[in-house]
Amino acid sequence: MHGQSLVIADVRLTPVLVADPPLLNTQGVHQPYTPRLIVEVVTAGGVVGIGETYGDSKYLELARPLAGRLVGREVSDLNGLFTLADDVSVDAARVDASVDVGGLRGVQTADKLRLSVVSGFEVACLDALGKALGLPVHALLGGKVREAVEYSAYLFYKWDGHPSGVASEKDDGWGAALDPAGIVAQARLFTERYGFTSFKLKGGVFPPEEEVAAIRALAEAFPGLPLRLDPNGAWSVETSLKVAAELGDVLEYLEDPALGTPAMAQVAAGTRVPLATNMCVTTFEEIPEAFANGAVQVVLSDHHYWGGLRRTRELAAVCRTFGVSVSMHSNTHLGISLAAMTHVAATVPGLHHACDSHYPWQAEDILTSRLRFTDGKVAVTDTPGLGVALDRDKLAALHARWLDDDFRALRERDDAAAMRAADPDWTTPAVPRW
Ligand SMILES: O=C([O-])C(=O)C[C@H](O)[C@@H](O)C(=O)[O-]
Ligand SMILES: [Mg+2]
Repeated sequence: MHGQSLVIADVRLTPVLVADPPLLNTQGVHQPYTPRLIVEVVTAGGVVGIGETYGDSKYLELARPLAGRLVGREVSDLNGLFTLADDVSVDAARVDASVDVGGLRGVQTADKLRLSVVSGFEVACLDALGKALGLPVHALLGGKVREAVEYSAYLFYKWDGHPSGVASEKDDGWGAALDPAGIVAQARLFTERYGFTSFKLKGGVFPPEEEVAAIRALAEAFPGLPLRLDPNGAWSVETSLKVAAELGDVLEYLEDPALGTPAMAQVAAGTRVPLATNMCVTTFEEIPEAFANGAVQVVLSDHHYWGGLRRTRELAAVCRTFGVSVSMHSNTHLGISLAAMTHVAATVPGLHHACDSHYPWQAEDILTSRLRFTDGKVAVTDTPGLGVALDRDKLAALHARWLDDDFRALRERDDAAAMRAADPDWTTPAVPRW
């Protein structure tokens, strides 16, 4: 395909609603459907690159003008994407109103929103560029340093069905998981189905002693395997330290036990259990304070809000400089994002902790074939671009759902609103909750 035009001739944005199980977190419960945005960048030479990012309307509103301005530029002009995005204005009021709603993505700023949108375009451009040049995305990022990327099982407390009664997907045998035995059973399914050898439990749902018991049960059921607990900042410093003391012998790390850098620094000062975060260090601007105060030992990138794959590598370099580990967390996502995570993770030296992925929870995808976990790992493909292909019928079906008026309320992810179907008085809990 050498010599063909890499000028962008068209950009297609397709918002979709993806089936999601009733997974519990400290803010509420996942809705039956979650919004995602699929980006397609089409070159004048006819190559199509695909990307994926968050799909709530505040992202869409930024993506639309940016898409228009991409036409006529080269897919290889990845740095230019950021300059272009800076010119697209963000309605500050909408950003303020969205702080911490549903996404548990740390403090949302206009910049972070913008970067999340840019990431979808960056991945689509890299995919197109790779396809045009006959190179996998990892090669465009400097080349893989491993043949497979390890992921951890992402365990959730979970209801049998959505409280609204909407049956968004067949349960696939997961069932409910509301106590230590349920969590161990879920973990066993993860190991049988995907071969995972490390586990992350989403906490902040039940009183800490119940979650401590669940981790203990996991430690007994899977002796020696790495375990993490992530209450998304729901605990006080005191509670965090108590949990750290109780579970210190079995935890790989505690993830965001308390909310914000000052609280995390206090926890870190009182325990030898490493602390990880995808909430207090979510932008480059947040790094100096956190690192200077020893608040975190592992930064979990979300390539969406860090601004894409190349910025994730920049984050890894900064972390390396300061002796802080880097890994990846996830949010509800489809196979395009898993492929993107895998390509970038394949290029990062010294990745000492398995990344986590929601992908096993997504029974639906828009790819012609799903990515597979073997022995808990995704193999790094050498197929040009991301190495995945869109299934247009599936994409159309998930987009039709997004267009359907009956699902309009679900276009914004709002875990607290979903929880009100079970508890009409539910509001996002004040922090610390325990
Ligand atoms: O590591 C994390 O904090 C997450 O994965 C954030 C997500 O929003 C998670 O809490 C969820 O999907 O409920
Ligand atoms: Mg987390």
